Amino acid sequence: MELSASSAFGFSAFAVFIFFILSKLRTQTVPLKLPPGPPKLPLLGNLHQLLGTVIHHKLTELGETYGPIMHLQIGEVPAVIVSSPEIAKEVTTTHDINFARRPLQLSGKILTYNWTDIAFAPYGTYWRQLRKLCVTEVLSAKRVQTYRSIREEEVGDLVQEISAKAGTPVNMSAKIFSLTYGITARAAFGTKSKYQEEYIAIVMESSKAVGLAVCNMYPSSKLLPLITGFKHKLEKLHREADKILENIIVSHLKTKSSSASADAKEGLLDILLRIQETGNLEIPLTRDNIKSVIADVFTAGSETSSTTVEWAISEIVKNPRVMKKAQAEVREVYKGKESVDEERLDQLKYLKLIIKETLRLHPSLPLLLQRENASQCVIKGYDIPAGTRVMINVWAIARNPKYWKEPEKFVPERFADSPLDYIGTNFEYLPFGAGRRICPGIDYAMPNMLLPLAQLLYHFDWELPGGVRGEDLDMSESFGVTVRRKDDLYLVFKPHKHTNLSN
Ligand code: HEM
Repeated sequence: MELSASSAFGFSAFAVFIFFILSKLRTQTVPLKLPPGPPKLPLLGNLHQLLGTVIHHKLTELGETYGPIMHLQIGEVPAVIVSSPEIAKEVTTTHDINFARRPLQLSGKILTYNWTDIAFAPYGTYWRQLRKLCVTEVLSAKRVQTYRSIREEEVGDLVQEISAKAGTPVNMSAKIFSLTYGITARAAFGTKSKYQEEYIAIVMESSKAVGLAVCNMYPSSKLLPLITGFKHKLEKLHREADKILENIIVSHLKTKSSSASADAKEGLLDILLRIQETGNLEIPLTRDNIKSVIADVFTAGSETSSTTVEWAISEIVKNPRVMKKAQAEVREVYKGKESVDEERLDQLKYLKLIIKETLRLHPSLPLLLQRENASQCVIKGYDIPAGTRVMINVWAIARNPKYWKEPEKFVPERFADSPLDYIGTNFEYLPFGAGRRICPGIDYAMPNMLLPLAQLLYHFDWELPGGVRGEDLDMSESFGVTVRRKDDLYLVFKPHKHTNLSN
């Protein structure tokens, strides 16, 4: 017996040893089958092919050679670029949980209080709690309704301002960005804050600073962010933003306790402070958590919506047929009204098609937000090692003639009588993403985009300055956090004959 016990032990140890050796051999001898991709240079990988380009264009071009699932090495970072609806579906549905992580980049660490916002928080309990809170409390359709008067006032002010400049060129890009950020600031802080302009300027500068930052592509290097000044710059911007948010919160708490503001509207900040105090949360919300959510609403929310309106205006000017049809609709729906309010916004069917078509041709996040897989998996027969960054090129998919008729043309009618929607179930059209990390701000974004367009179409006839024809408008893109027009859009507005904007 004794002998057989010790031999059983010896046999088990031998078996474990053999298993260990075999598994070692297996990992060494069976190479991973990575997706195809362009040749890589030492140290740079494929980074040199992306620098100085409009990245989603370059990735589309490379995808035409290497296919709809393509492997790149961007600096130190292994990346997979997806550019077909079938594979986008695999990533965001079949393998959704595995790809629900975001890469933990230095820029996110500094700007989002150690990745404690919604957009960059690691997938897990904290993110789930925050996301649920946002969907049910902060960005719900019902809550968005409560900001109606803010939107109507701010857009009304813009119309007045433009009518005072009738006949002279107006920088519409600047106006739209300042309008959207202004609405968000009032929705966030309840009332106008004396710090808000300063805060908006910092958010915009931070967005510009990030883009495809080279430092994010060499995560192991502690030196690179220091010698390039990247870390210093982001830390400075973060310190300034944090100071402003802290001041806003402190003065907010002070005025809230005074009776003078008892009837003030509940803004995003109030909601978050209330939940912090009374919400039954699994993980308590800290002051920094609240600040990072507010920052998200500004960056993830305002930048994207403004960009979309800027492109919608550009496409409308470029396509006089679309402009006439949209003007006819809004002028009919609001016939006899002094101005456009949100009461009948839902009846503007054609304008909604314009927004859909704009989001197809100009998704503000053409590669969505990067995801990363927690564990190795196989997609379309290719191995995707854990920790690969996945970018879904929704820009390329939405311009592919395989899925769209005359894809380069701006034809809002293509969405009429079509079940195609942007809610993450039609994988040839994903301007808001899909799966667990789909954008939670769709309901918040829509009236912010529809109302200014409707007002401007109702009150004015639009032209390009200097007699330039719409069809000659340059539509070049620039790539930052979002894809904006390369050059600001200037327009001349002529008040429409029914308009009375004297008061
Ligand atoms: C036209 C307007 C907008 C567009 C095109 C847009 C697009 C997107 C996209 C593509 C994503 C990434 C989805 C993915 O990874 O699959 C995203 C995420 C996000 N968006 Fe939006 N967005 C818009 C407006 C807004 C607004 C108004 C808000 C808030 C007020 C917002 C808040 C967020 C947040 C918090 C995330 C991160 C979600 C997560 O990681 O769980 N977005 N958005």
